[in-house]
Amino acid sequence: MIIEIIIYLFLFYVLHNAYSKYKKLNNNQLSGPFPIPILGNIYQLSDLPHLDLTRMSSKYGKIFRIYLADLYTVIVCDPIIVREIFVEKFDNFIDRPKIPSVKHGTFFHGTVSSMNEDWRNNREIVGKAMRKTNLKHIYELLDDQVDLLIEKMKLIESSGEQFDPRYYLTKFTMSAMFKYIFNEDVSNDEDINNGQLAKLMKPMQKVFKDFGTGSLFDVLEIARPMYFLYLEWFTTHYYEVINFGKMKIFEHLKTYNPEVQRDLMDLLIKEYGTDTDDQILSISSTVSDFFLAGVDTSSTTLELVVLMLINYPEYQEKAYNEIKSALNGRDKVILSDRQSTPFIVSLFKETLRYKPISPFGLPRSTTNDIFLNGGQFIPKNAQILINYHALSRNEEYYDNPNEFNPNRFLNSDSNIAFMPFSIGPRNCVGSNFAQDEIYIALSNMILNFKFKSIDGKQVDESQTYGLTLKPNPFKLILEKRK
Ligand code: HEM
Repeated sequence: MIIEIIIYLFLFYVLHNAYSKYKKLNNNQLSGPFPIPILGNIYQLSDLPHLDLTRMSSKYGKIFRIYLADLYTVIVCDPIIVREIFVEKFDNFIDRPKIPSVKHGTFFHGTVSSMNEDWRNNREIVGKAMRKTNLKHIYELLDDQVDLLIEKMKLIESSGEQFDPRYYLTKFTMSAMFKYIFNEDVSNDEDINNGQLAKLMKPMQKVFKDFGTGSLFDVLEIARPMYFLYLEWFTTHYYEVINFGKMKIFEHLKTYNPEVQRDLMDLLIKEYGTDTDDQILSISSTVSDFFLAGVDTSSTTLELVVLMLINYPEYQEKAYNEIKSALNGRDKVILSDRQSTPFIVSLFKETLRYKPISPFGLPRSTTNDIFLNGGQFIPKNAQILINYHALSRNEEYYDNPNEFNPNRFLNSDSNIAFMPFSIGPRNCVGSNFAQDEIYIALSNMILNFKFKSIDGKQVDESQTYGLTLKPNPFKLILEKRK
């Protein structure tokens, strides 16, 4: 009898689930591949979903829908539509999906996961704090971190060891963030797997792993409440990152003087206040956002540029010659050299275009049903994903899009399909910081060293899907420039 009831309940669930996917939403609803009950279109996605979804766009168009299990998801592959939704109709596309992974840990506090009016308030506070952070101080801190990186690379080169770009570039971006947010120096000898960096690095890596591949339970409506409880009770990684931020708030408060701004943390304390648990959670979530959104993204970009320079030695030489002549005898690149080194800037842009590190950026969600200018209907609570790979490889916007060619950004500075930091009011809040950080590290590395593969062959360019699209780990030989 009980078994029969379970079978009937299951059949009812499957039928109800099928109905929710097959019912007509509107005459102008988006087309998309056929979803099956429960799993939706997940069965059609491989471990490189950005490529599958780029292929699907040739059949279903520039904007189409898939079901990630129960989550109605809109895939946008066209820059004009991205502009329409993220700029023109921004108010309706402001939120993130309300799924357990987004809620867990921060309870929608901070910059990345907050919603609607809360987000507007948070973004204003963070924007204000970042603008107030003394610019001279940022230049100096990046300068110091680059000195440490180059010093370490020189030691590795002279010892004849192989250089592990992922390890040292992550250490560089992590140390820069430590200095920016906490005004703390990380010693050159410190291992990212031990010491103070490790306290944050280890849980961060686990959070990346959890988020990177996504969870079926996030998108299966029936499983969401249990999944949220599971995350809260059994996974502690996010809380380790948040608690690290809290510990730093209390450390800062011991010596805090509202008249003196030592770092971003002081400014966040001033802007949010620290009287309530809510304010403390807002600060620690913001700190956690900066580490999670701003360390791996910049280091993976740097790692990919280095990889491309090994595989395209002619561009490596062009970049070196450009920087050498721009410096005119000086032995160090500073941020103000950027104007006189357009090829290095193009190199970094072309790498972000050719190998977008963030396959879908961060998902957004619709607050209400809406029609786009082209008449397409998008329902309330739909998840919106921008397919950055499809934007980058679109022949309408780029000549020979499948060719790596840094010269393409030399003559035309802007291209509407180039938006690695997203666009509109909720774009990447750290884009200036990231571009300064990447420029200053990359140009000084190119000035000091030639990068070569270990076996003289090309380095594998394929990427593994995750929160960021990383290349397979590789090491390289550094050769000192005379
Ligand atoms: C190459 C490096 C980076 C890339 C490609 C990148 C890209 C992005 C993208 C695509 C988004 C999603 C925006 C949207 O929802 O439309 C984003 C959001 C964000 N990024 Fe970055 N980012 C980078 C570096 C950084 C750095 C260094 C920081 C911190 C200093 C940072 C902090 C953030 C934050 C806090 C958000 C959430 C913004 C919000 O929800 O209002 N990012 N980033």
